[in-house]
Amino acid sequence: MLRLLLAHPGVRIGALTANSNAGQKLGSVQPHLLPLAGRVLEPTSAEVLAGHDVVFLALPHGQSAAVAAELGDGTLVIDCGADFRLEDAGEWERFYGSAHAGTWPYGLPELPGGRQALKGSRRIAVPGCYPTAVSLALFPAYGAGLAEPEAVIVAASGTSGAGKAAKPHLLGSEVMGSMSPYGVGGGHRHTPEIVQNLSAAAGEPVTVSFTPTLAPMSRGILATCSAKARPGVTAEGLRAAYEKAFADEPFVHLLPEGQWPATAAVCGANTALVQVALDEAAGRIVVVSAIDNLTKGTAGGAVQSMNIALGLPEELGLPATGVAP
Ligand SMILES: NC(=O)C1=CN([C@@H]2O[C@H](COP(=O)(O)OP(=O)(O)OC[C@H]3O[C@@H](n4cnc5c(N)ncnc54)[C@H](OP(=O)(O)O)[C@@H]3O)[C@@H](O)[C@H]2O)C=CC1
Ligand SMILES: CC(=O)N[C@@H](CCC(=O)OP(=O)(O)O)C(=O)O
Repeated sequence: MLRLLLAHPGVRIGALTANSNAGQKLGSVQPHLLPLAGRVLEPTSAEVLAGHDVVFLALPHGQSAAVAAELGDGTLVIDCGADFRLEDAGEWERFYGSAHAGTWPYGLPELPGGRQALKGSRRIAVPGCYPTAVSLALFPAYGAGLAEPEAVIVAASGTSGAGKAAKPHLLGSEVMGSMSPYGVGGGHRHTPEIVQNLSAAAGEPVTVSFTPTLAPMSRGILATCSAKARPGVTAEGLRAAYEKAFADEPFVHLLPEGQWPATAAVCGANTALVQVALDEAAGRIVVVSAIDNLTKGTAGGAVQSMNIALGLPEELGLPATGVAP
C-alpha cells in the first residue's frame, strides 16, 4: 500500500500505525520504503487517525469495525480486511465465527454497478484476493447468461497471501518445490464472497466449488475457473462477451487468442490478465486469470477504489505494467 501511495501524485502520507511494531521506525520493518524509512510507527488509536481524509485499514479479520467506528463520516475508510465484504450475516458467522459487523460498498469497480457504488462513498470493503481473481474471470460469462450456475475453481496463490505471521506450513522448506491444497471441500472463507459476486452477476444463485492451493512463489494468483456452457454457446459468442466486458477497463485485459495468463506478467501491477476458451468436448467454459494478490488483489484495488470514491482519475498513481522476468 505504501509503495503505491508514495507514487500517487494526489496523496500525502500521514500517520503510519502498527500494533507490535509501534515505536519502531518503518525502515526497520519495511526497508524498501526508503522515503519513509525514518518515520516512526504510532499506535493504532482514534487520536492518531483523526484528521486524515483517507484511512486504510489492513488489520486481522474482525478488528476493523472498532477502529472504523471512531472515524467520522467525513473520513474515507478503506478496509483491506474481510469484515464488511459479505452481505449475508449468516455466512459471515459460519466462516469467520464472530458477529457480522455490516456491509460496505465493495471495492471491485469492474463488477456490474461497481463504480457507481463507490462514487462518493466514505466506506469501502476491499475484496479478498481470490475473489478478485475469480470474479473478474467469471462475471462476464454469468453476466451474459452463458454459463450454468455451478462453477469449479482451482486457484494457486503465492505465500504473501497469508500475511507475515509465522505459520509452520509456510516455512520456506515446506513451500519450496511443492504445491499443496488447503481449505478443500468448501471450507475456505472466500467461498461465500465468490458466491456473492457470481450470483449477483448471474441474477440467480451460483454454487461454487473452490479449491485454493499454495504455490512456491511470493506473489501472484492464478485462478482456473470453469462452468458448464449453456446450450448454444459458441467460442465466438463467448469471446465476444469477454471483449465487451473488458473493452473499457484500464486494469483488466483479455489476452490475444492463444496466449494464457501468467503471474509473473502482473507482478507489482494493478492488472488482471484473463483468457477464455470453450472446451467443446467437455461442454465447459474455461477461464484463467492472473493477478498480483498484493496489488490488484489488495492494495492496488484499494487505491483504485479510493480514486473513484474521491472523484480522481481512476488510474492515478497505479502501475499497470508488471515487473518481468
Ligand atoms: N496478503 C494478501 O494477499 C491480502 C491481504 N488482505 C487483507 O489485508 C490486511 C493485511 O494483510 P497482510 O498485510 O497480509 O497481513 P499481516 O498479517 O502481514 O499484517 C497485519 C498487520 O496488522 C497489524 N495489526 C495487527 N493487529 C493490530 C491491531 N490490533 N491494531 C493495529 N494494527 C494491528 C500488524 O502490525 P504489527 O506488525 O505492528 O504487529 C501487522 O502489520 C488483512 O486484513 C488481510 O485480510 C486482503 C487481500 C489480500
Ligand atoms: C496464500 C494464503 O494463505 N492466502 C490467504 C488469502 C489472503 C486474502 O486475500 O485474504 P483476506 O483478505 O480475506 O485475508 C488465505 O487463503 O487465507
